[in-house]
Amino acid sequence: MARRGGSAEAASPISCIAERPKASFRMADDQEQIDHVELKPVTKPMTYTRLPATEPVEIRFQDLQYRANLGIGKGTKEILHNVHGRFLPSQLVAIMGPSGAGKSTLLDVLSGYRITGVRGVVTVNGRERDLEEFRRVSCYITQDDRLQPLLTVRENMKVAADLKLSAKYNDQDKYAVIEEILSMLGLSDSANTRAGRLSGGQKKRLSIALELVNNPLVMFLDEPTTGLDSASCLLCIKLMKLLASQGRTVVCTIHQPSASLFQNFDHVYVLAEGQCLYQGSAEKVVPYLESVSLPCPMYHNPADYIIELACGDYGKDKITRLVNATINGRSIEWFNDAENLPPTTHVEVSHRSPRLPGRMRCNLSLQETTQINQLLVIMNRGFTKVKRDSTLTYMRLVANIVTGFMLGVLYFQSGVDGARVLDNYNLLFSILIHHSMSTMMLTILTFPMEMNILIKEHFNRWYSLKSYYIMVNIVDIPVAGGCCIIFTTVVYFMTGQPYTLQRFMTFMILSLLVVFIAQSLGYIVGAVFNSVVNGTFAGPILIVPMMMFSGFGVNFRDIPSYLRWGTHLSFLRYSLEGYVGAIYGMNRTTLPCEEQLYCHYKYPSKFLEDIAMRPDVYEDCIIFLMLMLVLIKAAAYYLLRLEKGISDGGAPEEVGSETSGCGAASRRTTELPPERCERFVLRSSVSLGASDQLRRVLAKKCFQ
Ligand SMILES: Nc1ncnc2c1ncn2[C@@H]1O[C@H](COP(=O)(O)OP(=O)(O)OP(=O)(O)O)[C@@H](O)[C@H]1O
Repeated sequence: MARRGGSAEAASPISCIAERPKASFRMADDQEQIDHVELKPVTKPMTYTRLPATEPVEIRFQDLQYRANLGIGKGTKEILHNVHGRFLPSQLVAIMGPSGAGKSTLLDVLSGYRITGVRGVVTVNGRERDLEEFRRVSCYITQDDRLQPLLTVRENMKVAADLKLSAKYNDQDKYAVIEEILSMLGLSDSANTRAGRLSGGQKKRLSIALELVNNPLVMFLDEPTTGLDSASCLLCIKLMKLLASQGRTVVCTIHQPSASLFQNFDHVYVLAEGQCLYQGSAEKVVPYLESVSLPCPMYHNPADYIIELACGDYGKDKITRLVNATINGRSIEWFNDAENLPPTTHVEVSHRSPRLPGRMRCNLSLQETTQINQLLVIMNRGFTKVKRDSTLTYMRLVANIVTGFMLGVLYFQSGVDGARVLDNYNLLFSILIHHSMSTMMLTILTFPMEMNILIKEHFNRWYSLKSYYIMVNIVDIPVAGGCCIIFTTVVYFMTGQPYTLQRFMTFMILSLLVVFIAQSLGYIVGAVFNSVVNGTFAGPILIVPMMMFSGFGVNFRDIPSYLRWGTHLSFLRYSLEGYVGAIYGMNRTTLPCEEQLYCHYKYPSKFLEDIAMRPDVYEDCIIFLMLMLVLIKAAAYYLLRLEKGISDGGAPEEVGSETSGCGAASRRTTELPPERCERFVLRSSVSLGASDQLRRVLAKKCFQ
């Protein structure tokens, strides 16, 4: 086949007949191209002064295997089959392959996003990857843009800066960083637009911008071009190329790039069925295919052709041939400047090699700022979201008021009528069901959406799980508590329950406890079940046994002895018994029965005897419910950690830890002397990409 024949000028650079000009893959030329790219969304040429830390990061992997667990009794499935590879610094690396080839899995494994089921060796600069250390210098940008839709671009960035930059950066410094990043990514004009209203391309750029705040050395991006138009795709790839050219290692997955996108990649790693078909420079794909007697057809995009081969369109034997040719990623023959690279087969897992930049190492915490700071920042964000999500807040308020009035009308004055004691008992149970179901279901429905953002932000070290969990519990208190108070007050007085402060307050405290217990159960269900559908099913299923053992319907006397243990575990039992005690206990003497000659429940003690409840246990019920609340909240926290594989990252002392500056040094277990502190601050500011002015400010602070 006559290929590679024509002149470089005449031939299209996107087809297999093209002799691509080498220069188009060279960094310097790319930098020029990128600096002058003027795609629509970018108002200024891309300039970026925040350079990453000096030490480049090379990632290698050997015999990498990933086995997914298919569930209890279903065994495992091998997804990555002993692949090898080597990603060099200052390069834009594309992991390509057909759908299901294992691209995202490889990216997840390399970034440390997936750790269970992984075998093989990943080395970073020749040393076995220390996951914690690696996470400090890398970031992971997920395929779906997990942004806070109700916050503006600048607000999103400010939250990132508050969480990812140490306390030595004041607000002015942070805004300087933010403005520079926004300007580089062409987001300045949208700085005051809410993230939810951005276009797909803008959302992607904002996702990248958020992670650029602390200037990572390694960036992993899962399908960054998915859902973008061709101009936005090109802009996104060129942006990644710029970031790589500044010394970062940028690794992304991409399904099937167009020819114009493909030529921007420095390094390509092609996967098929969890094996490596090709590893090397983008421009050497054509000669590689020729070398294995699978020449790329004329006028064909080589990226398309190699994906077709990977899909098995030309026969499964071709996949085997390609895997053998590249020795499942071991071969470095098709790298640019391959002669000058040490052989991949002799990767030394050496602890003597230089470690990653020291800026983060002496810090015990994975997060950049103190836990108090994390909590304040995300609580502030949480309250802003609640304020802006007015529809949900109003809906909750209105739903509680309307339901309260409806119950009030239905059971009007039932609390003061001896003839309607059973109606009133039904009402008390209805109130409990309202409090528990409405709160729990709302949590089950909204929590999974939050979970995705939590997993991304926590993985990228914005905050610890502890801070998040405390925040999430605090932020909902005003609305959940407010709704409960309004509902309870409306129902209590409309239905004529006794007008004494002690009874009312007992009733209110019990109601609030039920609401917060139900909310915590919602967190448990949300943490354990991955989907809203499963959670929506599991929530009511969890409540049913609580209802069965509440003493309503079947009273405690009639529950078989072998099932009585259940009554001790049901929070509805304690709340119902507490309610009954608050309404009919506390030495309530008689109930008026104006319209009846015979009044069966004239004496509340008779009613209490019939339903086998004691009048004087409401205080015990409150204590039991408080204990249950604490236990359920603790259980929800630990399940969240377990189920989502989230840990706070071996940080024995997170509170008070920072990464740079004298404040950080003084808080470390090993105190730094002033001269080392200054060096540390300067080095940190360099590694964080601070401007000269910023560096001077930080150094000055060191001597204060
Ligand atoms: N936890 C898991 N359990 C079972 N199978 C899994 C699991 N994770 C991944 N897989 C399977 O592994 C294969 C590779 O998945 P992966 O998401 O890495 O593919 P991909 O190349 O990124 O595909 P796409 O481009 O469609 O996102 C798929 O067949 C997928 O079904």
